[in-house]
Amino acid sequence: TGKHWGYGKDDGPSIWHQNFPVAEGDRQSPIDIMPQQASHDPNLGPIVLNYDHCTSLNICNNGHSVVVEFDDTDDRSVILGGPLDNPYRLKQFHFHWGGKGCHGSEHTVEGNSYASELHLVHWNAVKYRSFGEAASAPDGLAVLGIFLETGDDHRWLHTITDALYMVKYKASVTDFKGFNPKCLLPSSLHYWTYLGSLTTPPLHESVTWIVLKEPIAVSERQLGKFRMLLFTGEEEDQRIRMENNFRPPQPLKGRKNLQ
Ligand SMILES: NS(=O)(=O)c1c2ccccc2cc2ccccc12
Ligand SMILES: [Zn+2]
Repeated sequence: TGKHWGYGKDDGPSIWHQNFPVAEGDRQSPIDIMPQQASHDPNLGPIVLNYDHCTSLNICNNGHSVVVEFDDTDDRSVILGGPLDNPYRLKQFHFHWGGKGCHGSEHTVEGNSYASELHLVHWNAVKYRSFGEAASAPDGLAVLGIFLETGDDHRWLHTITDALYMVKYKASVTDFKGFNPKCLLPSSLHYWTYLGSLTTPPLHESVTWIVLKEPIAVSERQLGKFRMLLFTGEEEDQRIRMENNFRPPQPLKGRKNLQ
């Protein structure tokens, strides 16, 4: 009996606090990143992505985004280093995007948003026995955020966009094996990091955010394919295009983002 929520006028981010009061908490995400205000922490090392043996399983439309899920039964694909005290296992990645020509990223940089944002979701399997348990612990999750800007075609994104027609409707899922998200990384792993939350209900304040400074380029044509997805299920009369599935930046409430 999960409470209904969405990105529309009547069920969108401005009313989430009614069913999820933590929406007005002290470490909510996303935020507007101000690089000048970010304090440099010399103890912060580079992040390391050990994705070489990662195993993608399927791609699904969960009614809020398109999600690629991974086998997280062992430490075959982990993120470590940077602000993290343990390796965190890759569980899934998904995207947020806008409408035609307008912006769709969740984090912004000095008030500027990007066309889209990719989130790679990881959980702390050293301290917690399941993803669900980690998802509500303050150091349970680590999400790597990558900005997408419009430019040339992305050489490898077609592997994902070619599969989107198979998951057009909410709750549709299809096999999606052999995809390694390393091909979606920019050339630099320089990052900002801060303590935040899920950007979707239940908005648990359990995420260490690691946002890469360098965006990747994707074409308007490739982004357009995400907009053929629907928020609605095959059996519903209404067909609502999946777009603008992003939460706007939330108050910093005294947080410093580090770099
Ligand atoms: N935008 S998000 O990364 O906060 C997010 C999750 C974050 C942590 C754990 C699970 C999450 C599941 C999501 C599902 C759809 C969209 C964002 C999601
Ligand atoms: Zn996300």
